[in-house]
Amino acid sequence: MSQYIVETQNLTKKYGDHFSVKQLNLKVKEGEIYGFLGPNGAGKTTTLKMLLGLVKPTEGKIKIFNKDLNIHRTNILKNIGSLVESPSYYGHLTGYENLEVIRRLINVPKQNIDEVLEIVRLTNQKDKLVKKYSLGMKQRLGIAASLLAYPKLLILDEPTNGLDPAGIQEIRELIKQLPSKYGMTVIISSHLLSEIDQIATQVGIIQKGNLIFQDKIEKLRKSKSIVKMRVSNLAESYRILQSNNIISTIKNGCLVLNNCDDEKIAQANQLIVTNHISVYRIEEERRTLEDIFLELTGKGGSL
Ligand SMILES: Nc1ncnc2c1ncn2[C@@H]1O[C@H](COP(=O)(O)OP(=O)(O)OP(=O)(O)O)[C@@H](O)[C@H]1O
Repeated sequence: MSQYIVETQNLTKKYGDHFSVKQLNLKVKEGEIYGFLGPNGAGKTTTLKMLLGLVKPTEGKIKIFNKDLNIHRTNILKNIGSLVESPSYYGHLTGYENLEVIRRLINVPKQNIDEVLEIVRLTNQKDKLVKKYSLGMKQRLGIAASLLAYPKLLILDEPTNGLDPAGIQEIRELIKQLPSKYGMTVIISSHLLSEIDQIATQVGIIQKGNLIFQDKIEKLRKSKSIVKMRVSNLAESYRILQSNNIISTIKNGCLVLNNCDDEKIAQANQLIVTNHISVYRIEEERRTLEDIFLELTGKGGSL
């Protein structure tokens, strides 16, 4: 049995001659908050819709809860909650009444409505007409609806779109608690890394339909680090590293090492010191994850 709750194999969607999603191998473990990142038009919504059986893949396989979506569709979808694109509501009904409409359709206990309203902090506004809700309240109502059946897997497509920083923070906080409190696995898409870097345990980055990174967010941070070393003999240090297969460049009187892990830096330091060259300073250039993400997706780079 696979350890993944969602696993795709070469998942592909083509519209005409255009590949919206190309050979995607997504791997999402149980209990993770999986941040699915990519710029606008990268293929996030298309991918999520394929996971929900709303768009038919051109090619590839989808396994959810270790079952083939093609074969066990109804059973699988029963255990997935989702918020994909702007949800539509009955504006002339209250928040509570809107949830009641959905509750009857999916046949879950009435008390779930009060519980999910509490989770998304809408209890005090449950009797207000939805047409009087703010965008943030509507988004929270959408999340409440997706939680109604306490699904094992929750799929949220850009749930913070159009929200102000306070609204984004609120949604972030509410999503963060779902795995530990309710045992859910969450896939959340965004075009802004900063929105999910504090909550995602795992990230997948998609660009032009290709998955260009999939791992722990820490790995992303480390894989793109830049370390500068100030030494007493620059040219000789450079030569020593070069002959030991450690690639560096010389910039502004420093040796610059790209994408090195801790071990490599320690090795470089040791090599230089044992050759009687002084290492005055080793510093890591602080780049935000957003910088790294933009560099990857903006310039078409690949890890
Ligand atoms: N029904 C469709 N017919 C033709 N092309 C489509 C269709 N749906 C999506 N596409 C194309 O597929 C590509 C990926 O779109 P998708 O909506 O999946 O991207 P996204 O990453 O979700 O972007 P956004 O954040 O803007 O929604 C785009 O080039 C889009 O124009």
